[in-house]
Amino acid sequence: MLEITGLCVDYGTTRAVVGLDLRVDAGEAVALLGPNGAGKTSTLHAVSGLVPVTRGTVLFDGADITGHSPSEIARRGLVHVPEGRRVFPSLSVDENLRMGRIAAAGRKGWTEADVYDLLPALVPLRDRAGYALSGGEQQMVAIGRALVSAPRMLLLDEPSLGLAPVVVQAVYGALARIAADVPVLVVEQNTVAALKLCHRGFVLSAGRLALSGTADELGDRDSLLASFLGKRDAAHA
Ligand SMILES: Nc1ncnc2c1ncn2[C@@H]1O[C@H](COP(=O)(O)OP(=O)(O)OP(=O)(O)O)[C@@H](O)[C@H]1O
Repeated sequence: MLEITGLCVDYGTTRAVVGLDLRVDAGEAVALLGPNGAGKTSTLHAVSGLVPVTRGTVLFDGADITGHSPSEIARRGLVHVPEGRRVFPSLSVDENLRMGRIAAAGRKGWTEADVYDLLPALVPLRDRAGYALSGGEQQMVAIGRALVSAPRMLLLDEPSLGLAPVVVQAVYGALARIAADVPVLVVEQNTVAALKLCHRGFVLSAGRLALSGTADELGDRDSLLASFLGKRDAAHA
């Protein structure tokens, strides 16, 4: 469904992603892991049109979307939940959720009521402004807004970032229910949470694929650690 081939992302002389091949099939949840600066966010940004692709191609449902604008890509149903959530601070929770309809482009997605069913913690907060939400509440709003935009696939950037363990559990509980309906590609530093959710994972190190495998294979701490430390001889496909 999402097929990334030979992806390279450069920022001036910095090579952030170097020749990455990665695919996410319908019905799959896939993790993109790796240490700080490995190129995970740059990969998501390149897929959703937020940074230019230096080389390589991105196909979504067979269509070449390489270099397309972020709004065009979102309208195709490839929906990005960015790191830091980007909840509109002056809009209420309810208004933030409704903003998702803009990207839905007429596709039928979750209604706001569906989101409140999935994330009941948001119900008492529906009139509260974005700026007055905790990090976990903002993450739930960002995920809820993405659902209202009728995603055909979700790209999630570090949904656990800065959250207490109990909140990470709540967010990942919701993601597990979402992943039953929508394929996801999730970037995470929290490998335990991500590998519990995902069927397969890819580990980046210094912009290159260091390791890939099933969640069970990546649960092997030694090879995961070796790939985080940049020992590329740990790689297997
Ligand atoms: N806008 C930018 N301009 C210049 N260099 C950048 C920019 N964004 C990222 N980089 C560099 O590209 C490399 C990859 O960064 P990226 O944010 O993709 O990594 P990451 O794996 O997501 O890291 P983290 O887990 O810390 O968010 C790093 O060396 C980073 O410093």
